[in-house]
Amino acid sequence: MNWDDTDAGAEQRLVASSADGEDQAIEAALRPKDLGEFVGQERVREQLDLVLKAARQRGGTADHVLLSGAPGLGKTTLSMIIAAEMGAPIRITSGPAIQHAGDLAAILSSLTEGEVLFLDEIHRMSRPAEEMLYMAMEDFRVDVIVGKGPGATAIPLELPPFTLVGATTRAGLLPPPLRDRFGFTGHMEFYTAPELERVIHRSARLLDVEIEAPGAAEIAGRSRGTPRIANRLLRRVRDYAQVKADGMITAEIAARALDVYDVDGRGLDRLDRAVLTALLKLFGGGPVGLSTLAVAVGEERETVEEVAEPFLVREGLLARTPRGRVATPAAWEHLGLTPPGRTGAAQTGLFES
Ligand SMILES: Nc1ncnc2c1ncn2[C@@H]1O[C@H](COP(=O)(O)OP(=O)(O)OP(=O)(O)O)[C@@H](O)[C@H]1O
Repeated sequence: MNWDDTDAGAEQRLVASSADGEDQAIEAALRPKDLGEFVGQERVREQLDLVLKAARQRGGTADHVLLSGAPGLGKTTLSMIIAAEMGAPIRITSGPAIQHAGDLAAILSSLTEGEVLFLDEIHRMSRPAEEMLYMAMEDFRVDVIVGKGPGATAIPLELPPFTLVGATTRAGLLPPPLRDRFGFTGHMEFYTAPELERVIHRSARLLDVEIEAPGAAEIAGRSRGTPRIANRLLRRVRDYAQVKADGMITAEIAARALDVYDVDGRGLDRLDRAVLTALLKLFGGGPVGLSTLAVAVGEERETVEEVAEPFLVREGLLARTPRGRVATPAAWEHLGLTPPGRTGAAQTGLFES
């Protein structure tokens, strides 16, 4: 099984926060087109609204914007909204796609006045490109180096004013000189259940799917605070409702469908539950070292650490301590088990399902 949470792999997890091919195709249709349609993120929205209105009143381009937050929270969507609100075209690229400073120079020199350049995963850009970006952001100018060695010369190239929208999963990963060149930094939070319900109702309308409010609530509760996951779960539940019922998504249909897909009531999937189950049943709740835990679930260390743990930690089910991984009381409760030391007989079998 490929648990890959980061690549657009063929066998992606249903609860992966990154996008696969099917997502990308459908996401375009589901993206909110303006700030009014964009659900949640009140603070970022309000601040951004001011930045854009002020820029429009001045008749200039908007300041550079940095958006930080986990995958699938709407950074790309927001960058498109920025361009739309400014009535400007948008160019989309990503840090890993820019290997050399020349790649960036080619993009920058072809921008038109006011254009929005969306640079996803900006923390993964190469160092020389990053340094070129400093000058481009500040002075709208780049030095293109022609030739090599002692004969190399820098030819200054003027750029039209543009707005850079950088996206990163962690603003802390950016070097301070780059971070400081953004006029506005917005941190995207995970969405609350009522916000996700609004996202789901909106997407259901666009996909022409009938859904009852409790059905949307059921899907929202399993979406790990992430609109991309909510939209993906909605599509799988729609399939189930269509094949096994009359197409209407009720709470019961949503719960049955997501049980079939192994996404539990709190959004944990099979891998997440395997890690927790091993931690509780084999190691009495810990502390246990990461490598030992990984062997116990038959996975790579990195898979457990990077794919399963972040969500378990965020949900308050697992803690990373200097002595190893420890389960919290909520983990025992979620799996319906009793912690050692309490009277309870639920911890007998190792692999009770
Ligand atoms: N606030 C929102 N309201 C409604 N839908 C949203 C919102 N945020 C995201 N979505 C939906 O979630 C999907 C993923 O959003 P988007 O691609 O913008 O995320 P992202 O943060 O850029 O992810 P990544 O970092 O992986 O590129 C899109 O289909 C979009 O329609």
